[in-house]
Amino acid sequence: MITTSAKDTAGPTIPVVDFSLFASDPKECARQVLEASQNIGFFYLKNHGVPQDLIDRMFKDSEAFFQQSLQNKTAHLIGPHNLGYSPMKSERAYNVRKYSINDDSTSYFVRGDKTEQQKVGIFYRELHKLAVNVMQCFAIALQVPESAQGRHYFDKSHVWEESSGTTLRFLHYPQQSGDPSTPLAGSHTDYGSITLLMQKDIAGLEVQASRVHKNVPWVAAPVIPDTILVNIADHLQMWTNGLLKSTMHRVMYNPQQLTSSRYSIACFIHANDTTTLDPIPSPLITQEMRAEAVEFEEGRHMNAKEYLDFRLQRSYVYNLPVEGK
Ligand SMILES: O=C(O)CCC(=O)C(=O)O
Ligand SMILES: [Fe+2]
Repeated sequence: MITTSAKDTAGPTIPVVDFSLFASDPKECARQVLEASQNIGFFYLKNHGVPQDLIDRMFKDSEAFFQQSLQNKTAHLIGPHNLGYSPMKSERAYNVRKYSINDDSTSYFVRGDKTEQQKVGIFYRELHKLAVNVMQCFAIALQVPESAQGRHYFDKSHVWEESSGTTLRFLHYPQQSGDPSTPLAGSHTDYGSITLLMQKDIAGLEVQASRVHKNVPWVAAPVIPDTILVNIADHLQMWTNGLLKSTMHRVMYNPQQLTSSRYSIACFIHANDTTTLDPIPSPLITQEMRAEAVEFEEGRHMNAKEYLDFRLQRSYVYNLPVEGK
């Protein structure tokens, strides 16, 4: 099979949206977000409001954690709650859940340092706040009627204090030699509403430009300093009956990894557990199942928790053997 490398092709690129527009001109901000979401399903946000020094600090904490011995890292091994350390073939990760922010597992991640643990909590809440604002952009763009809370439509299903599958994931791709045609993380969609992603120094993420035309090239998502990458995930595809696409993406080997590790941080935002995934009230969305939504038919009539459990069971993340470092 021929794998098209994003690096060799001049094709579409992932747009950058200036999120300071959200305060000054929310309608225009929503328009740009919707346009990016319908085309490619990924967009960068600049002026996103999450302090850069906090993001830098989280990357430092992540490096310190992953540089520890295997024995230390596996003290909180991932389980069915999708929390703790998970080693995979070319990728390691540490998951923090909202409810675990004051737990042993988080203080362990930052080596018992209470101040740093609080920083992880502050960072997590900042990301969550940003996500709620991005979801408001979607509600504006989708013209949710005032009778259904208008721009605040998604607020009630994204409440920090409520139980949800939301997960903050620190990712580490160790220094290694690899095959540029074999993904380090295979192509997949994310399971929640949206994902906020921060990359550092070494690129590798690629995005499928079109779900309809499978043979279009993959688009590289370069590291753009001071931005956060947003992608549409499965809930939004189901809520919009396929109008918005939960975009396939993967992580490819970057030759820089011969000498350096790659780090990224993903915040998977999920709706509260009891939220249904049926089409939302919007004049742009048909209530009947559309062809584009059929691939997610299995998620219909599930709530957010049932859907996450269903996807996690299929991915068997916590049944993998511990290998490597
Ligand atoms: O590491 C990355 O850049 C992306 C990771 C990712 O897509 C995921 O963990 O779902
Ligand atoms: Fe992903």
